Amino acid sequence: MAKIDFGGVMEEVVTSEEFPLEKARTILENEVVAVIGYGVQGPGQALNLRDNGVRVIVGQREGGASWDRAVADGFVPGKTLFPIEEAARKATIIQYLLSDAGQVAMWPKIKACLNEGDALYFSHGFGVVYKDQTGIVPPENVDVILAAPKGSGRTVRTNFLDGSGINSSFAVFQDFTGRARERCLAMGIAIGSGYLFETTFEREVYSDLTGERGVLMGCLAGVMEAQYDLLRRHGHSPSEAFNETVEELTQSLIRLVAENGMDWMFANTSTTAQRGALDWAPRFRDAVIPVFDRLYESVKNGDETRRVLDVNSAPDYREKLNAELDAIRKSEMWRAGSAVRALRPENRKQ
Ligand SMILES: NC(=O)c1ccc[n+]([C@@H]2O[C@H](COP(=O)([O-])OP(=O)(O)OC[C@H]3O[C@@H](n4cnc5c(N)ncnc54)[C@H](O)[C@@H]3O)[C@@H](O)[C@H]2O)c1
Ligand SMILES: CC(C)(O)[C@@H](O)C(=O)O
Ligand SMILES: [Mg+2]
Ligand SMILES: [Mg+2]
Repeated sequence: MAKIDFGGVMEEVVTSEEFPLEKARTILENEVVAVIGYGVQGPGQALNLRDNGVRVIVGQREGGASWDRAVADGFVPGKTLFPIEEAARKATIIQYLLSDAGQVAMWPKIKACLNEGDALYFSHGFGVVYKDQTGIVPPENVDVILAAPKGSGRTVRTNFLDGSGINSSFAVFQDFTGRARERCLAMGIAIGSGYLFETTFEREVYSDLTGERGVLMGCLAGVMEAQYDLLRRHGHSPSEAFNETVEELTQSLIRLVAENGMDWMFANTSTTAQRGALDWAPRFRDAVIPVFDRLYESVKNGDETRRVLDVNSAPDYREKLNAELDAIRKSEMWRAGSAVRALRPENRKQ
């Protein structure tokens, strides 16, 4: 493993150079990988595995949109696409990529399909770590491994297609065969990871649930809305409020952060902007620390899991979710966003 200095802390990572695809292919050559669930991660990981030469089949509920999408992506019913349990029985590596609530509902059936020496693969620590709520306790005679892409399943695929790669964490929870670690790393590389950093199931789920509720999604959505509303209350137009809150971030400044870090972005703005941002950053940080403390506690004590399972297991969960997303899409802010996006020169040309 390559030793990398992450800001003064040495960590070991596995890169695709050091663990080449050929090595992954050799480790996986006698395996049949079943991707169970063809939602967001399922397609990204399944298509990358297939393109990387791994024997991959898909298990999905018959007849729905996800089944049709797998067919459209070239998986053939009866050959490489099966109902969930049939796929799980055929596989030696079961990639459990149903929604987290779906994993709980299907667990008794999946458990019954596991053969001694199989590997049960997750992209999240959720099911195993919160076992008191999920009931997911793998039998002792299988490997239990994790490769968790740090990004959307869509990006798992688009990064692969553009020749880059997604970063993923990896973890071994249970090593029955003595091969769990090599199977885990081989899968991590074969799904298209650029590098893998080691974690545990517990640390993965705590950090992942915190990140998506925090800066990556929840906090981002919240602070954007707060600033947009503030500007609107003070008489700024929707286009001005949206540009100053979202468009400039996604089209300019966050790209600089991605390229070269926060100091680089600051260095490429005016000294006026730098002064204000340097002064205000600690105020925002201090204001949100108590919220972040509550969030982490809620993750750790299982409250977030309880909420996810309660809401996402309800029969009308899809309708309710769509209504919530629809309300965002129809809000003035995001309708303004749609108009702003349409005005981007590359979109105007179409
Ligand atoms: N979405 C992401 O980009 C992402 C990123 C990293 C990790 N993960 C993890 O990967 C796993 C899969 O997440 P996802 O977002 O791809 O899932 P998803 O919400 O897209 O659902 C995947 C599939 O599960 C099926 N499903 C749901 N409930 C079911 C049930 N009760 N019975 C049978 N099938 C059911 C649906 O048909 C759907 O096609 C989760 O553990 C998630 O936390 C997701
Ligand atoms: C893509 C995310 C937010 O990183 C993932 O954790 C998820 O749950 O979808
Ligand atoms: Mg997540
Ligand atoms: Mg995540």
